[in-house]
Amino acid sequence: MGCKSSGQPKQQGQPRAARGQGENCLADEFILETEGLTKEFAGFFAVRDVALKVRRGSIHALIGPNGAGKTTCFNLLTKFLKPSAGKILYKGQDITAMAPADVARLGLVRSFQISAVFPHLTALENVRVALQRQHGSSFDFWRSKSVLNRFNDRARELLNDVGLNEFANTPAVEMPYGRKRALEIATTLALDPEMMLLDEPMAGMGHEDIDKIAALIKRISAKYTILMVEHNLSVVANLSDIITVLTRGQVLAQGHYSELTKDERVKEAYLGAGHA
Ligand SMILES: Nc1ncnc2c1ncn2[C@@H]1O[C@H](COP(=O)(O)OP(=O)(O)OP(=O)(O)O)[C@@H](O)[C@H]1O
Repeated sequence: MGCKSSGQPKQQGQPRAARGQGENCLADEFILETEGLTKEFAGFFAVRDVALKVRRGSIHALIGPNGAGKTTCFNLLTKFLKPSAGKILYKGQDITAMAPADVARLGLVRSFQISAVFPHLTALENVRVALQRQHGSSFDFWRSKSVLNRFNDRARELLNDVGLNEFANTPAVEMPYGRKRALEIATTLALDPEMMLLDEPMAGMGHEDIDKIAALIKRISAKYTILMVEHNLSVVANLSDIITVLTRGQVLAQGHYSELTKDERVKEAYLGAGHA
């Protein structure tokens, strides 16, 4: 710990492997860490003493039976909740007391909820608005169409990255559910993250959409570190490099899916909670 990030400006689209080369410290290996992370609600510990280490460049999943503390932990990491105790370090920097917007500016970005996508704007317009916000432009885009057009090329690139070319001119409200989630990811990528936090990216999807979004997450993981909370264990098995299992607010086990399926404590936690 205590290892500072390189201090170099982040370059958009630069592959992670090229960042921080030559530096050999913990913050380079682990982009996000928590120490003793704890959230207490009136005497009940929803998250207790969690030490998480997310390796730069990995897809890291947070799983656990119902009530294990996944959402609470996610909300602590995204700064939607304040921890009762413990620290959150991003690239070696203590971000525990920082506001969500400041954390996002450092490159740690939570995927938007679908409701944050403007339903009557097209896919292209939605990504343009996200780019505009990222670049600090004012929000009166209806008066500065020519300014916004500058973002068109980048917006098209991002739509291409998430496989939404053909939906560029489709209003979000008319897009199929799975494609809306892809749009949500594109608007998140517009914020130029280094690390993305995804809250149940497959929630409410059918098989076909799950396959598409899984392929998309795999593709974007070439450039970004990803931490996701996900209930669908076959998705977690196929996508994750490493998995942390929470039960009763604490880390029960951590490892690759193949290791965890052999872990009696993990089996018992899931069976005990009716997740056979
Ligand atoms: N605001 C709150 N006040 C009191 N208790 C809470 C609060 N938020 C969560 N809890 C409790 O903390 C525990 C963990 O909840 P959390 O939602 O983080 O679990 P989870 O693993 O995300 O569960 P699920 O898979 O069911 O979404 C649960 O027992 C829940 O009832």
